Amino acid sequence: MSALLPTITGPADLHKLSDEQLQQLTREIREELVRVLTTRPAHFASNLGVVELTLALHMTFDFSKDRLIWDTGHQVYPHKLVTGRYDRFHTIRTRGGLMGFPHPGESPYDLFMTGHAGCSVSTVSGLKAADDLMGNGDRKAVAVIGDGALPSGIVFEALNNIGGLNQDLLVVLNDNKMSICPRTGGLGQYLDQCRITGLYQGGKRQINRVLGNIPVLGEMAHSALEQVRDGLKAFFKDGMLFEEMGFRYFGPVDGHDLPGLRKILRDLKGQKGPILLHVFTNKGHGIPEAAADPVTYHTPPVFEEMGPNGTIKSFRKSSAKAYTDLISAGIHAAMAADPKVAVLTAAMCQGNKLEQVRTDFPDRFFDVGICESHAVAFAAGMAKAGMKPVVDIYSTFLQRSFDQIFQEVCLQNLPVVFAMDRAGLTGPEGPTHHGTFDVPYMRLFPNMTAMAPGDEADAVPMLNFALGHPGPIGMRYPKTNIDRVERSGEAAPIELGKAEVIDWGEDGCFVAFGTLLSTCVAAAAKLREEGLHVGVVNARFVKPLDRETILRAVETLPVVVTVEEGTIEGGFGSAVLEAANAAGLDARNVVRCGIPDRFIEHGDRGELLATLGLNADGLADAVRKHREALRPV
Ligand SMILES: Cc1ncc(C[n+]2csc(CCOP(=O)(O)OP(=O)(O)O)c2C)c(N)n1
Ligand SMILES: CC(=O)[C@@H](O)[C@H](O)COP(=O)(O)O
Ligand SMILES: [Mg+2]
Repeated sequence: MSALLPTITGPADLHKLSDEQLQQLTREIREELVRVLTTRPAHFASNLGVVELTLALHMTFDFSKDRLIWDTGHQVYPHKLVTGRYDRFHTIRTRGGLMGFPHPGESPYDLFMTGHAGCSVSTVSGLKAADDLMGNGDRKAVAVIGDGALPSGIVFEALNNIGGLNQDLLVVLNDNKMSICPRTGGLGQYLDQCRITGLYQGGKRQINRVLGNIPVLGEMAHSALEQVRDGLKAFFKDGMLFEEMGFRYFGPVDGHDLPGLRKILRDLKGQKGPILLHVFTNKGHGIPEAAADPVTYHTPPVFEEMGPNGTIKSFRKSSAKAYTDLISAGIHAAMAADPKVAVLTAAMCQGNKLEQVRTDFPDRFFDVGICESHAVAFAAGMAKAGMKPVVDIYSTFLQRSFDQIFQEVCLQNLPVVFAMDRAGLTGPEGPTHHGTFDVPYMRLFPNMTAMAPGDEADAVPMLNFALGHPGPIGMRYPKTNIDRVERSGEAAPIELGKAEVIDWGEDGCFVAFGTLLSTCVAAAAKLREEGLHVGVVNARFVKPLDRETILRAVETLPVVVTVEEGTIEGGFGSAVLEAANAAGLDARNVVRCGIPDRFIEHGDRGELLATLGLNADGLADAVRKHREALRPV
């Protein structure tokens, strides 16, 4: 059979295919997903699970005018493949190539650039409200949200609002019983109860059929039957939660039955009011290895070896240790030593490498789901009651908790530890996931202490320091393998607000906040070859800043280059400038190197750092350029 996928230039082409050809297309889409994974890591199991749903949606609606938002956006690969991006699909998640999430710059079928979970229902509701007001009420509006994203508080804010507005809008709940890890919490249990018995489904169908024949029924009989149906619904908890909020609940339906999906979507398309369609899918559907282990296959490593018929035999192995490994092992050791230490993750147990902690300390491990605001307020409660909670969280997702960091933690001055993983450029994920804004927002609030380890030697001692600290404290570390900077002796112990001088040079100084420390050492080595002795300071703290050491550098050295893997707007370099200004110093010798005030695209982390001048060559150049600018003409 000839390949169909290359012939799909847009959703309209799907209508040219027979049922049999559509089935072939589902297989080809899955093969294409496998092909990508033989070259680079990418989101996999979630995409395998929505192939049929994607086709059914695009064949029912016309999303060149109707509105479609995929929640989170990590499952849009099939959507990309059928909306005219097949020919560029092999570039996905590479610099300059397709993004791994929706991207309005790529296609009019992607309305929002997303990557954070939970906002689809709100944005679709907003789109619908505006379309209605602007005379475009014929546009349909659809949000597709997973069961992992569903518990986010904002989803319920949206459902509540929509129920009140009685908007004509469809929410498709893609229920695969999984977040990245198995989903947690009461809502998941509720969804399980919606897996109704065939008996009830049959009974409901019968009653609906009779109710559909209204003219032949007397009014009392009609109302009695309605009550029976609603009673059954309540007894089986058939979507009652959503019904109570003003939605009409349909399903559950099989999300891999393409003809069935098309039929129900066609039926629902013309209906009025808010509708929730509950769809069951299997995460990893179509690739047995992925379906059997959807956690590993959420974003698996590259497939090294393929078996017969496209089966997956092995992954590319890496023995390198990442900062995440160090910190999760440090958390494990701290929990073993002190029964007051607890850890919280917001649905990132796998990414934070907390599986061993979950196994060994189930009572003190809390996966709160994709509910970052709740996680921080919950940690505040624990700290108030005397525990030592560690909020283990990606920097980018902690943004969701800004107000809880302010009110519940800092305002109360509670000892909550923030282990901020993926701080800095996260690489192929791109702008939604780069952790580049935490330094400004962590140094903002009174009582907060903000740190970053310079290298491996700092990481666990810094975590232990945080656990002994009496107030709110955060440490940021990147998505990269560990490295260790050479020192003349042992690493200096971690002391509040104390930097570590690695080397003091008379021609200038790099002051690094975090893990570009080793890059600074490499840059200093390059300059040394040119006869310049530029020192390196491991700042460790941005708040409180080591004023004594850093201002001595500003006061006495010809150039001080601050280096950070975060935004320079209000970041570490800004803190140095503010301190210099407050001390009455002329700080024109301070050069700030960091991430400029724009969103950084996706790509390999090293490649991105190089383009931003945050590699050894770029940093050495920053020193050279400053010296050049000072040279008398
Ligand atoms: C605010 C936020 N927190 C955490 C994540 C990380 N994350 C991405 S996908 C995902 C699981 C989502 O589960 P679900 O919505 O059910 O989608 P599935 O992968 O099962 O299809 C998580 C936790 C995120 N993207 N956004
Ligand atoms: C979609 C999402 O938010 C996660 O799957 C994220 O992409 C994982 O990133 P890591 O691979 O760094 O854990
Ligand atoms: Mg799910």
